[in-house]
Amino acid sequence: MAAFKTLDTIGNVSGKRVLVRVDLNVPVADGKVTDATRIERVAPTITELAGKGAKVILLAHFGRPKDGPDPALSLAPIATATSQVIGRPVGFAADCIGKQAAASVGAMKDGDILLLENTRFYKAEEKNDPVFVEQLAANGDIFVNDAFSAAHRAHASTEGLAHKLPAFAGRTMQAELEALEKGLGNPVKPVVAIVGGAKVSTKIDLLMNLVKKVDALVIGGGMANTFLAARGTDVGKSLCEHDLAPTAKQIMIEAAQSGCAIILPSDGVIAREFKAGAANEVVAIEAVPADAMILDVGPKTVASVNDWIDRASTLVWNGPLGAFEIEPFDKATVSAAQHAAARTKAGKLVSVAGGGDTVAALNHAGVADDFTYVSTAGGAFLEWMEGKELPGVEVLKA
Ligand SMILES: Nc1ncnc2c1ncn2[C@@H]1O[C@H](COP(=O)(O)OP(=O)(O)O)[C@@H](O)[C@H]1O
Ligand SMILES: O=C(OP(=O)(O)O)[C@H](O)COP(=O)(O)O
Repeated sequence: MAAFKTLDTIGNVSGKRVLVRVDLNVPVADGKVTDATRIERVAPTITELAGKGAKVILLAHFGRPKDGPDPALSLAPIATATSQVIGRPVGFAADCIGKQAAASVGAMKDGDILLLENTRFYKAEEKNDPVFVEQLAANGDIFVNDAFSAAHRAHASTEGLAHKLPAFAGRTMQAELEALEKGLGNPVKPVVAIVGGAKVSTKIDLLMNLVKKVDALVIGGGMANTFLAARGTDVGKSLCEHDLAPTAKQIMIEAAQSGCAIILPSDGVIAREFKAGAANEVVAIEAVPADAMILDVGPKTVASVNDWIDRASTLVWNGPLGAFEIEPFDKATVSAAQHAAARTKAGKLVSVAGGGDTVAALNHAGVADDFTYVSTAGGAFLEWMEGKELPGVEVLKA
């Protein structure tokens, strides 16, 4: 981390307005945060700056709003959750730029903490629009980026601001990069990756390079369905991005050329409703009915996944194997997580897992503390693993 500007070199922040980019894109159910890991990880940066008398102004996104402000994706409830984690008040401004933001920032006292509304309520955020960067920068004197898990995005609040204001890496950004370098900088082979989850379109391209770096790629969750469909297996009503079949095919060709084994589910747990306790059954993957969804990988697949974990010296994992939030579709994820944790505890495996929902899944399985390292990042972690430069990190280099 010597090449990065960290909080150690930030100087006197007392009375300064410090814009802190955090990742508060946390799992929420029925309006409640179900896993606060990302909030807990950024807490040290927030309390350190506030403790030094800074006015700490938090910038964050939540979900992927399509057309401007969406009340369902407001950060207001997350301000309350952040306050509970930090143990001190966190104010909230209903806009991240303009008069409302300026008025809330103007009313802050030294040491106060304020969360601004979802930056993605403006399309200009994702476009890294210079005018929007100026509008954000108007409320700050210094920029601190503590959102490693959003550092693969070249957005206004993750990249643009760092060009506009004196910029520093927060404590979590620093810790994530150090821990990933330590755990995976020179991974012991065989390296096995497990990739699952639901963000198929934003993660599938990463797999093209990942197959060149790992010895085996186990694909589960929603991601697997796109690969299954690409090879001609009918996945019924499962989450599947059929238009990405050519990409999936290309990845399988690339993997064969690179000597990377691709492991797809051989069976699945199917249901007709996406809800806890939905009637379900295990079927061979070739026998998914047209009106059913695969919500978890089946027991034969779990045995195979655990076997690949046994063969690995290093495990890299992003994305749950099934819809783990709704029982009983958590079984495969829990089994694989517990298996990897036991191998890690026995000193036989270096296990690094990451992603907002993956962390929640490991917590649900009760094994997050038994992994070698758990990153808050999913996509960013995979891109780091690929060897890609992350825009939000590059811009912090001294
Ligand atoms: N077979 C499946 N069908 C539908 N959703 C799934 C399936 N498998 C996993 N998921 C969903 O994937 C989501 C997590 O995906 P993702 O956001 O890519 O992971 P992370 O946040 O760890 O990077 C979870 O909400 C989970 O319910
Ligand atoms: O949750 C996140 O990433 P992850 O699902 O890869 O862990 C980050 O907040 C980035 O969100 P994005 O993938 O909508 O840009």
